[in-house]
Amino acid sequence: MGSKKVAENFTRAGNVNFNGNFCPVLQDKKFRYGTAGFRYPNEEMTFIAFRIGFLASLRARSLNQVVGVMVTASHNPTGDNGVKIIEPTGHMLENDWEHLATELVNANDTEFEELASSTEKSIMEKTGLKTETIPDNAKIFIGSDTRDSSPWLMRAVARGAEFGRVLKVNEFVNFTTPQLHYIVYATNKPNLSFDRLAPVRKTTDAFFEFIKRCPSKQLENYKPSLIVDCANGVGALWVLEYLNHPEQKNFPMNITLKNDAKDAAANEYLNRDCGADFVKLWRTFPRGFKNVPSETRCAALDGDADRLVYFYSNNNGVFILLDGDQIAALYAKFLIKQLELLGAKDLSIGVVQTAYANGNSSRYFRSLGIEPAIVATGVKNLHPKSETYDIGIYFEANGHGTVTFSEKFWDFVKETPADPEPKIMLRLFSQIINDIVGDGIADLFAVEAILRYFDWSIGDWASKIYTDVPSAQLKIPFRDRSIFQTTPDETRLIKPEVMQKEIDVWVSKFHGARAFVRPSGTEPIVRIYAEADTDENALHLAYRIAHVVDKNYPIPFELPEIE
Ligand SMILES: CC(=O)N[C@H]1[C@@H](OP(=O)(O)O)O[C@H](CO)[C@@H](O)[C@@H]1O
Ligand SMILES: [Mg+2]
Repeated sequence: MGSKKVAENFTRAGNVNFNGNFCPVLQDKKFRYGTAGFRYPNEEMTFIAFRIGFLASLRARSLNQVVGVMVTASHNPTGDNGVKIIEPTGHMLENDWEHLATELVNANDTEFEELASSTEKSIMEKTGLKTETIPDNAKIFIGSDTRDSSPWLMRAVARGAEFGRVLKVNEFVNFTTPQLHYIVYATNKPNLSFDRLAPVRKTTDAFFEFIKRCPSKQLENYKPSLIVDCANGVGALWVLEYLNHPEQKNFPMNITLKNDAKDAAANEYLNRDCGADFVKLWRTFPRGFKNVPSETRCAALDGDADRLVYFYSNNNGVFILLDGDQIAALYAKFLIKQLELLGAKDLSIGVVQTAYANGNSSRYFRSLGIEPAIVATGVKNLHPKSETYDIGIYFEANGHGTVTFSEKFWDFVKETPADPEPKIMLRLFSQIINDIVGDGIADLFAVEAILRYFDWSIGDWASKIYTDVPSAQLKIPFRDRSIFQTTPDETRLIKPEVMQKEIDVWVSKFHGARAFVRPSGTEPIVRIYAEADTDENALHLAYRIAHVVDKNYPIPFELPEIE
């Protein structure tokens, strides 16, 4: 192995902490490449980052391409951090490699040396290359958002890559997760010129062209201004950059940022009582929104800006959330309309959701003649399913999603003389969004474009598509999540069997209800989701299920008593 190149203060296992002090690889803890890579308290992350850097270098060498590693813990509290590998296509890491990652990270200090060496040998053998080969295009792009633990972890990733013999490393500090995905994709694509601003330009060039062509010239309901909660994360550095465009003076968009700390306070307040996850979970305004007038369009990103939700309070003072399901529905309405106008019957259109999708959103898609596919939580599961359609719309209810397009679609929208207007609008829409991965900021511009196209206020959007069936979500701290096993769509527990039986009994006592328990892949918690006929009943049912968990595996805090 390339041990000589490893910086002195990193052992081969990568077990050094922030200050350069020795920090042993935790032997008594099992780590898992979860829903979105490894995500743990940042002081546990150094050796993981090192080993992931190593694995990413093997991936890059075996494919002779650029591979990305993003350092982020997204919507998690500031004390956490994480790493995930981005494939040369810009997509999530392949399943087999996730297993390799888990194996490498769980090896102890002595095992790691041996395992790293045998892994390198077998991977290179499979690709038909000599073990030491380092192909020219093998490179690692390391990205990070604004967490203050990130610079150190980026170094650990770089050292890991060096250990895996890849010395070509580019750093993208203060980038959003989706931007790094796009940059990795674009760099690997022959004939696609790219620079650090490529994701921004792609979105805004198409956005301004789209709004120039919108059918309603006299806007009655849509107002081109909104307030964006940046979760005190990396989005605060980027949103206004997207408006830095020559057409902004002709078609001004007025965006006010909130929770946009960029200094030390950013880390202290990152995702704290703000951001897309907070708004979705608590269905309430984030901090700093007290004096916002009713009917004002507001949106929230999460810490690494890959999620987006909208919200407002209506004239009766009721808080209304427009989450990922509502964004998917808005996209579907627009896309179907363009296909209808074009009479393009042979392009398939599909929707992919998870068990957390609001029941009424799935019913809405059925009313459009689309049976939504339900897959397990995590973009890594939604994205590939979405790619089975010519136009695949996928969203997690929490606001993470995008639209994917097939080769047939790209052929269809290819520019030709005298293109009909709906074809141009389809083409522009496909350029506004980041079709490589869900992107909070690109989705924000896509939503704004469509609202303008229909000349809708946020109230129109909330009332003209569907309204949510009441739902509630709870997070329960849980140490050993491995005792839970769910069905592939995650709506039922296979283990512990007895718990599913008790859940069924409670669900049957509520009207129009459903509920499930699922272990989180990103936090040491289990999640409870419930739907029922009223908000109160949904919450009541969720707490009932929490009591079921507590009865079987006592929860370390008091649950509210329920009648
Ligand atoms: C219910 C929920 O919102 N789960 C989130 C959350 O995963 P969990 O495995 O549920 O912790 O974080 C993932 C990564 O951001 C995201 O993809 C997913 O949707
Ligand atoms: Mg995120």
